[in-house]
Amino acid sequence: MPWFGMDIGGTLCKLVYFEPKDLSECESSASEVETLRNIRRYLTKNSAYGKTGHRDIHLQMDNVTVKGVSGTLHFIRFPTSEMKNFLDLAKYKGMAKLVTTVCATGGGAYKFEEDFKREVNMKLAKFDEFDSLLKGLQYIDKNNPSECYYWANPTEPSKCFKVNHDFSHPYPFLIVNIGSGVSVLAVYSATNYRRVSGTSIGGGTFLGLCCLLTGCNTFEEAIELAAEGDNTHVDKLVKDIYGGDYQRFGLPGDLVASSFGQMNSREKRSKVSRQDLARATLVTITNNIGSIARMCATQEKIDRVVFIGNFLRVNPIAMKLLAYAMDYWSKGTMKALFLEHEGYFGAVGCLLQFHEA
Ligand SMILES: Nc1ncnc2c1ncn2[C@@H]1O[C@H](COP(=O)(O)OP(=O)(O)O)[C@@H](O)[C@H]1O
Ligand SMILES: CC(C)(COP(=O)(O)O)[C@@H](O)C(=O)NCCC(=O)O
Repeated sequence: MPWFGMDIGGTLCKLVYFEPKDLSECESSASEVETLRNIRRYLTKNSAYGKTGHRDIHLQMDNVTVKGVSGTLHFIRFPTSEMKNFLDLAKYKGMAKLVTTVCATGGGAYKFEEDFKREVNMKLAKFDEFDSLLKGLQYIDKNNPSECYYWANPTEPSKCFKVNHDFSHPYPFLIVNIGSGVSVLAVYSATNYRRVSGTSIGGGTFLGLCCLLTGCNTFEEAIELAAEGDNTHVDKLVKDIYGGDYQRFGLPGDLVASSFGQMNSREKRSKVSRQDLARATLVTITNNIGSIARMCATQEKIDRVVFIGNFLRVNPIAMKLLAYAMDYWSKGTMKALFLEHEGYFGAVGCLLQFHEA
């Protein structure tokens, strides 16, 4: 121990488990090895834990090395609101009997520190969430040749596809982390970065507004609704105002002029569907994040913008919108990049930092 890294965010807790090929290589006490074997069996034989825990098997990384030990990285997530149940389960699985430390980052590493100590006798080794994020990102990109990609032809659904991107010489780049809220970091080297901006209008806002407007209950449901909706029934477009393009300032008629701008009309409201409202919410939040990202990139004179965070999970609509918006509004000078392990970099990074210390 500890082979766990946790990123306890505002919405989701991301748990990364490093499974050494040979457990006995890393542990001294026989009883510890036995408990760890049981925990390993439970984690690696299942892909769902209770009603809300999931292992993202498609993201699993085999044959990686942490502190000279080779093994497999497993990626698990559950809602942060389920932390009490997680601690109960950890206690039930014998974690409280191990004198141990777990690496943790994210706001919850501070918020739940006392609960870990009291419930499972675990000490949290806390690491900053952005240091961890960058550390994890560099490690995962180095170990996964197909980690980084961009979307080619984002506006033409039939011609739109993912293209692998070589991110081995990344600096400088901008990170836009879309979690519950959004943080924007300008990264100049492996250790030199600044948090240049942020917005409270993020993934949590999308989910919260979608639940309010459509009565849906999960992120997956919100995304499914959005995929079937049409935001132009909800938003006011430039052509709804100008009758066509606003040519003088290069604003195309199909551009959203006013998000939700049609919803002041009782008649329009009566015709709009849940799907349309979900789509308009997704487009509103995504475009706003895209604008902030572009302004930050311009300010910092950076042309590569990497979008991460679980808002992008199962969310190709948002990724393609961001890809299109970055390209269109920067006249092709800025590129939107994406990473396969979206929301897991912080959890991996805190584990790595612990083993470096
Ligand atoms: N299964 C899910 N449950 C809740 N939110 C999800 C889920 N999958 C994706 N999301 C989206 O991801 C956001 C959280 O992203 P994440 O990067 O984990 O941030 P945080 O660290 O703040 O929890 C949510 O606000 C929501 O938009
Ligand atoms: C406070 C946070 C760093 C927490 O990270 P998260 O759990 O949202 O990933 C983030 O929500 C954030 O940067 N919010 C935006 C705050 C602002 O700049 O307005």
